[in-house]
Amino acid sequence: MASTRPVADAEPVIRVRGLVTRFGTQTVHDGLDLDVRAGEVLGVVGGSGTGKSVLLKEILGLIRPTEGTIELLGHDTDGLSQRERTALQARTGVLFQNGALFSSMTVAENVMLPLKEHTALHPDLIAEIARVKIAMAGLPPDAGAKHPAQLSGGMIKRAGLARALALDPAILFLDEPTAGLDPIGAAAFDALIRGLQRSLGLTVFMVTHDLDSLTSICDRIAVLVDKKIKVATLEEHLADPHPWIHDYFHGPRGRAARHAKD
Ligand SMILES: Nc1ncnc2c1ncn2[C@@H]1O[C@H](COP(=O)(O)OP(=O)(O)OP(=O)(O)O)[C@@H](O)[C@H]1O
Repeated sequence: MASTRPVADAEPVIRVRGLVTRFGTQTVHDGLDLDVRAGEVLGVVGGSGTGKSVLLKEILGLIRPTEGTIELLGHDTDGLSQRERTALQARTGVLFQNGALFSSMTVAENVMLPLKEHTALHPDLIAEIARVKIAMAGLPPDAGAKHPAQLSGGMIKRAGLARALALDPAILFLDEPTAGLDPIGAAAFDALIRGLQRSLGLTVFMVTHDLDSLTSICDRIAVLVDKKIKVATLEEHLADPHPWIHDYFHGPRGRAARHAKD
């Protein structure tokens, strides 16, 4: 795997226990447990409709689980007051699949928004922080004055990343960050995420279909199967006889991704 950092003994920053999610008669998760360790990059994979996005939204408190508990940074996410929820949100950064930027605002205004909402910093300082985050996300300085419609897909992702980093989060959530990028753009984005994760000590929770991302930057991989989650290293998943896990990691794309890494 990509990292040799000793993350195994670290306290979990996300702890999910006995998670059950039902929509009407459909059961998406059924007794799912998950620990995400501080400082790791966790890739989350699973077939279409297995509940990856729903899990992400439940951890973020956007959807309430049917049963079970979710602790985020030591706080049970159920029953938080609005103030506590807002404080917890400020410690997480989220990059949704399409960047989720406000189209009427410039990139800089988008990045400044969480700083305006969550801090009482002077506007000049907020503008300076936004400039730094835009640079950290690998965008040129003039990108700040542009509107999302003027940016390429890769630049929109970077702008979304700059906004996700605005408040110096402890955990970065990424929903299919390389979807829609060409292979070179995707590899550059992976390298950016890994570089930021290392320099900032971030924990990264990344939903992805991208086998290259999984093999190149993830410390462990969480696979959603049978309405539960199996977390393991790539090597351990490769030895797993579960039919979906076997097909996923041993299929042609899995082989190609591993080959590219070697
Ligand atoms: N708000 C909702 N109401 C009812 N059903 C929902 C809702 N949100 C998600 N679902 C259902 O839950 C299941 C899991 O959805 P989810 O979007 O988490 O899948 P996923 O694993 O992210 O899939 P994909 O890889 O295709 O994006 C799907 O069958 C979906 O239709």
